[in-house]
Amino acid sequence: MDAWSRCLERLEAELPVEDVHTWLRPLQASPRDGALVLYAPNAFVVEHVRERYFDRIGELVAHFAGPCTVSLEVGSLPRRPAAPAAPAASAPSAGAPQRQGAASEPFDGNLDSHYTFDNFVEGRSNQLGRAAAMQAALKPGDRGHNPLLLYGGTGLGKTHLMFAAGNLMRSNVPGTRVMYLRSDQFFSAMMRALQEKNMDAFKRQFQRVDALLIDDIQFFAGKDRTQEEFFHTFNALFDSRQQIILTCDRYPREVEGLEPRLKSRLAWGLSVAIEPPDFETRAQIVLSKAAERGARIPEEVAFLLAKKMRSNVRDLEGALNTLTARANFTGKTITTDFAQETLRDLLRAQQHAVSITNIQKTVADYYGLQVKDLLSKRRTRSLARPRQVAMALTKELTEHSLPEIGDAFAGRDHTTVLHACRQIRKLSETDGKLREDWDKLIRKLSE
Ligand SMILES: Nc1ncnc2c1ncn2[C@@H]1O[C@H](COP(=O)(O)OP(=O)(O)OP(=O)(O)O)[C@@H](O)[C@H]1O
Repeated sequence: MDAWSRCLERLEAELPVEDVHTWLRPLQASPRDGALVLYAPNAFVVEHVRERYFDRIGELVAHFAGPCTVSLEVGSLPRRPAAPAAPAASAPSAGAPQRQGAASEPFDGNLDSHYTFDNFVEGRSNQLGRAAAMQAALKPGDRGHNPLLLYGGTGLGKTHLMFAAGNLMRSNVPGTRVMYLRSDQFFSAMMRALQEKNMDAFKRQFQRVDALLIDDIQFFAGKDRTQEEFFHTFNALFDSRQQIILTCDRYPREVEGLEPRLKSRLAWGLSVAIEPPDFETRAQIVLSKAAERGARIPEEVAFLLAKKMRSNVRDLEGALNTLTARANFTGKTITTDFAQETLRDLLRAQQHAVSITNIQKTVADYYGLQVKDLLSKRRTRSLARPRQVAMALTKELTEHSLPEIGDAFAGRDHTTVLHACRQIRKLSETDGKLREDWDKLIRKLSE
């Protein structure tokens, strides 16, 4: 057991369990330049831990690890488990993420059992991805979805779905060997094997799996040797009908530095985009995550978070964590006022991120227009639709009222803005291209 785990164990014995759960368990420890760095999810936690527990942590770390500087900062380790036990893999370090499994059990330890289809909230943005992951889990190796590639922006649930598929495979057929690796872990295990001249054993471990899950393959870009090894691994698995599930932060053809032959292999199976969730899905995710944590969150608060935090579910979850931690700590009930107050800076930052001018410029660029075209009185269809999209986006992404939005669009009446919002909403139910434009623009504006 590493020094930080021992330290936590001791603190658990000394402090109320709630305190440890809320403030200390979320810290992630990693050695750096001879010091132990504790990463906290946000500044609020840093402040609280520093004030209350830091001295005691210092004493305990010194006790278990000998003299050592401990520092505390906002940040995080890679969220997922360390590389499985490649023959050349080393034992877990003190900095390994909490969810790490036993290094000697590559097929048991590296899949996070928490993430399932049951706790994945379905919405328009991820419906296809969810269905595809479910199919891959129910019929692994089937050519229609092998490989399955889930792609899309950060924090949108790709890894969650990947874990869910792996977990379902294992619960359906106990003993199924599912191996999950982040791409950088594949890379490091391969480098170690190369250094130790152990490539045969490196390759052999993949032959024994029923399904291989590789996360964030954009990381392979520009790494020729890794791509070559992955390419061979891929072919061997594919030929023997083992299921491959991959994620990427964009459509692989758009990733520069990925070899054409690999791109073409990836296109053999099924590729599905995961888009940012819409408002209703975001609100549902907040409620569902709160229920998982046993926290009582009124719907208005879920709506507030969903309205303000649009681009990334991980950030949404971070805001919820801050809120529940603060409520636990202060003993206060979570109300809209409490949420506004606690998350004031965060919400303001989100707010500032999008201005009307920014939206107008982004929409104009997207459709190859000038902002002055959007503001003009001309009503040709090629201008009217982008203009309506821009108005509807402004309503969705800012706090401005309909009259204010009308003013910003060259003094139009608020009923025109309302009509635009309704029109876009209605059309996006049936018009796939418009829906795609909308999702892309939301993503651009939320970056
Ligand atoms: N639809 C959803 N329902 C429930 N939880 C979700 C949903 N979408 C995302 N999440 C949660 O958001 C967090 C981030 O998701 P995940 O790590 O799967 O994102 P990702 O798309 O793999 O991001 P990255 O590309 O940065 O690795 C996880 O805690 C996940 O459970």
